[in-house]
Amino acid sequence: VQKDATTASVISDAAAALGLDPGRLYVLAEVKECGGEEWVLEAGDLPAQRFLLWPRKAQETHPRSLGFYFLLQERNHDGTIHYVHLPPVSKEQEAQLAARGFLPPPQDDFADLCNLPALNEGSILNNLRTRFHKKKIYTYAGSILIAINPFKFLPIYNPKYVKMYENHQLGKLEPHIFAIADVAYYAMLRKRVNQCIVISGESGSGKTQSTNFLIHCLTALSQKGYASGVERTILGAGPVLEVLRGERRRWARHAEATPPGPG
Ligand SMILES: Nc1ncnc2c1ncn2[C@@H]1O[C@H](COP(=O)(O)OP(=O)(O)OP(=O)(O)O)[C@@H](O)[C@H]1O
Repeated sequence: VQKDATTASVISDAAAALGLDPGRLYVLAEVKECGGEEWVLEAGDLPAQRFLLWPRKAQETHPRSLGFYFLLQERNHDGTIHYVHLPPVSKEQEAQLAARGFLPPPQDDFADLCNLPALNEGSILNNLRTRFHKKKIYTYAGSILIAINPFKFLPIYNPKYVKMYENHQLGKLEPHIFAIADVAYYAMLRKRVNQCIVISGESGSGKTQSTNFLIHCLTALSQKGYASGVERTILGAGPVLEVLRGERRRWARHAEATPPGPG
């Protein structure tokens, strides 16, 4: 591409070289960051001059994985993007394309269910199972945290983890119960409004344990855990709540078993 070649001439040269139908509308877009926005060039823009503004490394090697490339796109005649439906590729072709940087590397588990390529019961359960087998018991569904009871101790609750998740945007790090505690704690400080974390699950799923982890993290964040014994006091209320819950359950069972009397 010559220094003074306009976008229009680059498009027509590229279309001719690639044997594209000259009757169709093409645009040239500049991508400056991996996954970044595509900037559609005007017909009179000079692509070579834009290229000179890229970082030196991008000018020399411009691996697609780093971003910084031009994209020739076919458009519909009204200017909207023309989507081409490619034939499905085999697993092998997919791996080859990923190795060459044309496709993102295949991912076998997703930290957020919202990112699943296909969303259905099977794919959700599969994803949770795959993660569970990798000792990743937490998964997000947007801002909701799903926890699967590992029924064994995992070394992911020490103070290092409290620090790691402190004041972090949800979703930036691997899903964790401390991330939820942290979001609630900082939202409370920022908005000066009480926060509420709803924990739901069937019996034995780990609600009490999750509550304990939340309290542990919250007291550590407020740095009052040791000084005032807050954590001990709150956790000490747990058995009382358990007794009350047990009573309530017994009462509900009794109510179910007793046929309603007259009136
Ligand atoms: N994240 C976890 N890591 C290790 N063990 C866990 C975890 N979550 C739960 N457990 C274990 O699973 C068992 C049941 O958990 P827990 O008592 O919290 O369930 P629950 O949902 O409160 O049950 P219930 O509704 O019957 O009171 C406990 O022995 C607990 O130690």
